[in-house]
Amino acid sequence: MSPHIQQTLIDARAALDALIANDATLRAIDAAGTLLADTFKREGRVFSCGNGGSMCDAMHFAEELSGRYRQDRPALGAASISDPSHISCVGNDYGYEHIFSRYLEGHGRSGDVLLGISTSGTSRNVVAAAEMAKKKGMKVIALTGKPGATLGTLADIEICTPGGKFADRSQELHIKVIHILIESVERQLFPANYR
Ligand SMILES: O=C(CO)[C@@H](O)[C@H](O)[C@H](O)[C@H](O)COP(=O)(O)O
Ligand SMILES: [Zn+2]
Repeated sequence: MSPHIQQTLIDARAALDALIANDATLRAIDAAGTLLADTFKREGRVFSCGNGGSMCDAMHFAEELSGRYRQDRPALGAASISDPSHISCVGNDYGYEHIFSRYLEGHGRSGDVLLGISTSGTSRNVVAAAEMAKKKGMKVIALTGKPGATLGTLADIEICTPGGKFADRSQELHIKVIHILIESVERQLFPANYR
C-alpha cells in the first residue's frame, strides 16, 4: 500500500487535534456563529465566496442555509457568489480580481455578512470582496489557513485553521468549521430542532 494514504490521514488528525486545542480559534467560531444568527434574526443577508475548492465550500455553506442542513426549518437568506454568467462577465470586462467585490457592490447592504474563504488569505478577489464589504457597512468573517495574511487582517472575525504546506488539510478543517457554524445558527434560531 502506498504510504501517502496513511500519512494523509495522520496529518489530517494532527491538524484537527491542533484546532481542538486552540481556544482562541474555537472562540472565534463561536463568535461567528452568533454574528450569523443575529444577522438572520434581523433579516440580513449572508454572502460567501472563495476560489477553487473554497468556492465549493462557499456554495456548500450557502446551500445548507438557504436549503437544508439536518432537519426542516425555514429557509435562511444566504447565497454564494458563484453565478458563472456573473463571474464570466465581470472577469472578462473588469478582471478576475473584481468578480466577488462587484457582486457585493450590487447586492450587499449595511448589516449583511460576508464569509470570505481563502486558505492562503491572499487571493486578490477575496481580499477585494472583504474591502467592498467593509465599504458597504457589512461584517466580514474570514475562513483562512495562514495566520497574518491580508484577508484575516481585514476581517471582523478570523477563523484560521492552519494545515501545513498545502491548501487541502486547511480546506478539510474549513468544512468542519462550516458545519459547526450552520449548527450554531440553527441552535440559536430553531432550538426546538435540537431538543
Ligand atoms: O481545492 C484546491 C486545493 O485543495 C484548489 O482548487 C484551491 O482551492 C485553489 O488552488 C485556489 O485557487 C486557492 O486559493 P486560496 O485558498 O489561496 O484563496
Ligand atoms: Zn481540494
